Amino acid sequence: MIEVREIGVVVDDVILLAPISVSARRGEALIVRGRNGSGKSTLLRVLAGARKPSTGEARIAGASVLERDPRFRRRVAAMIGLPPLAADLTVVDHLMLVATTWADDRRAAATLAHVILDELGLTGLAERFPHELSSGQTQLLGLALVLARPFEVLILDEPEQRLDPEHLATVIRVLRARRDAGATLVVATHSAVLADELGDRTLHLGVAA
Ligand SMILES: Nc1ncnc2c1ncn2[C@@H]1O[C@H](COP(=O)(O)OP(=O)(O)OP(=O)(O)O)[C@@H](O)[C@H]1O
Repeated sequence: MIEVREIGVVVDDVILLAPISVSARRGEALIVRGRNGSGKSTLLRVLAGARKPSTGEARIAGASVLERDPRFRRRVAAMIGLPPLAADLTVVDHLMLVATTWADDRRAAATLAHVILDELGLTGLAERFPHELSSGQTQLLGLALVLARPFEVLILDEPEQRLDPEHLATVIRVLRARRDAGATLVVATHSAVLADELGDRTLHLGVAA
């Protein structure tokens, strides 16, 4: 599903990502590990089509990750940092905004939104505004939003951020279900627990510069 061939990123002679090659199949979770500054987020941005590599090529389902066609963009979802949130929309409003954008009808979107809120333990917070959430709850909302849209490839940068062990276990369970349903996951993480419990294969990045 994912083919990365000698992808490297250099900006003004600074190496953000030394050239690497890796692949991941359908229904497989690729864990990306490495020290701070080793290029994990940079690699994920390239895979998400958010940064053009200086060298090499990355393809998803045979197409360049830079492809802009909506049918392709439907396949690739990414959470790299927290998404922007609207101050006057509640948690469930945010979920509905994303879900109705992609779903065939409003009823299907509402069902999906509530299933995801339930999976992540956010149902009790559905009517809260963003400023009424803790940092961990905001992280869960970010994850809920990326799960509320379709994807075949899900790219996550340190999804464990801000989460206590119980909520991390919940997130691992939810991600494992997506992987087992056939999604390809690419997850950068500093969490050994997440890497051990979710990963099928691991890419270790060395410090680029
Ligand atoms: N726009 C930029 N210009 C120059 N250097 C950059 C730029 N963005 C990132 N870097 C550098 O690129 C390297 C890789 O950064 P990246 O964010 O990909 O690392 P990371 O492995 O995700 O780190 P962390 O574990 O801290 O999140 C770092 O050394 C960083 O300082």
